[in-house]
Amino acid sequence: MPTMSEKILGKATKKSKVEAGDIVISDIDIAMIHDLTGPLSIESFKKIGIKKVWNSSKIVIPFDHQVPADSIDSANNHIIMRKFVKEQNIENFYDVNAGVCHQILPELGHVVPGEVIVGADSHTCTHGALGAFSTGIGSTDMAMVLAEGKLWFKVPETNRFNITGELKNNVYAKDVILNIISQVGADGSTYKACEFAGETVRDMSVSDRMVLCNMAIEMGGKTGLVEPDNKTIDYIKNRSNKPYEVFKTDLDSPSLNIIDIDVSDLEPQVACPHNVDNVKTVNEVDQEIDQVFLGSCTNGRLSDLRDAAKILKGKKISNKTRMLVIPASREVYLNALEEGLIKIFVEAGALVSAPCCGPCLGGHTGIIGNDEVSLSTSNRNFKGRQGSHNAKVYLSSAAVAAASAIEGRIVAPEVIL
Ligand SMILES: CC(C)[C@H](C(=O)O)[C@@H](O)C(=O)O
Ligand code: SF4
Repeated sequence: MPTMSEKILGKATKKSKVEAGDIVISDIDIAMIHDLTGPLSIESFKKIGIKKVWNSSKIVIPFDHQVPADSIDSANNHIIMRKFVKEQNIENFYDVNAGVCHQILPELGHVVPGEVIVGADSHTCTHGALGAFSTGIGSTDMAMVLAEGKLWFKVPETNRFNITGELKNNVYAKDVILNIISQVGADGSTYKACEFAGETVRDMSVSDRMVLCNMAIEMGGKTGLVEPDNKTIDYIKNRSNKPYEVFKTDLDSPSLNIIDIDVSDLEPQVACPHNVDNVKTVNEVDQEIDQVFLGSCTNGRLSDLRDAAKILKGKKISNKTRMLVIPASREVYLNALEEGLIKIFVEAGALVSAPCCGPCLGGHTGIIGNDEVSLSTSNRNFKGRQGSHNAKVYLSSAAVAAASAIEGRIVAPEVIL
């Protein structure tokens, strides 16, 4: 009768049965800290007084939020982290040239089904797209994980979104998740495991499933999850040689709440300022834009770059707008180069930057100023998120972002294609 989360946490706690609401102490398979949260975790780890981390091969450290360093403070943070990597012989360290943590962890084979993964970053829920129980934790909790390889959890109940219907042309996983969040609200899945299931999800690529799971936290979710299938196994096949275990949810579980979502009539969506659940169809929005950002751990993957390039090919970005393209990882960047996508972006007038979080959280490249309006393929649009508190951030799919860059205002992809 258990859900996927109950089964995974049962295995990780070596208990025959765990149920939603139980407090358990779980073994951790992978712990991730990055350049922004890592220094705090390291400081707390040192205060505990333990000399060595619990397992130097299960800790993954990517630099992504402020890369290359954009200030003396971030350069100093990088120094703290590199020193820690050396002292502790951390095997999986990715310096400034690798990409966004939530893209490179699965891409480089650190994520397999059935694992318990924690990251000092709220979008760690992304990795549930491969059938892992994966969640964001605070830097001080992470210090205990670095020391002991264990963490306590309250086993969550599950909201299972049963998604059916064929998506129309130019409608993507991003539109699906924005629509779901608008239906349940930004707190509509608080502390729930958010499972994405149904025929629409079955037909989605692993990248698309990552988009859904990435934004589980934007409705308060403890984690996002998709049951592994052949696509999942294909994805990990050439990336990881770790053993894995596939867990699925028993539909008679008492801690399961099934929410049916029909997406056959869904139109391209846009989340409007200043909340992710303030969602309208693109056609309801009449808004000029100063900056378009194509990138982030939500929509900076190869499929997103392809969708945008299809629209931008042979076209020019409006002179009222600037566009930043930031591939989510080096692998995405290389593939985009080989496929000629980068050339299309540069010819259209976009700026292409090296893989990093970019303007997603307003801390690095491409910050927006007073009263400016950004259209972004990332996952958050609260006040000040991409720079000035007086700016506005809209969120959309890569296709809407590309079409809007050409028009200088928010439009549906049909306007261009
Ligand atoms: C910097 C980090 C703590 C943060 C997070 O946890 O999500 C960031 O990645 C974000 O997207 O806001
Ligand atoms: S891309 Fe944005 S949401 Fe993703 S980890 Fe970086 S800052 Fe956070």
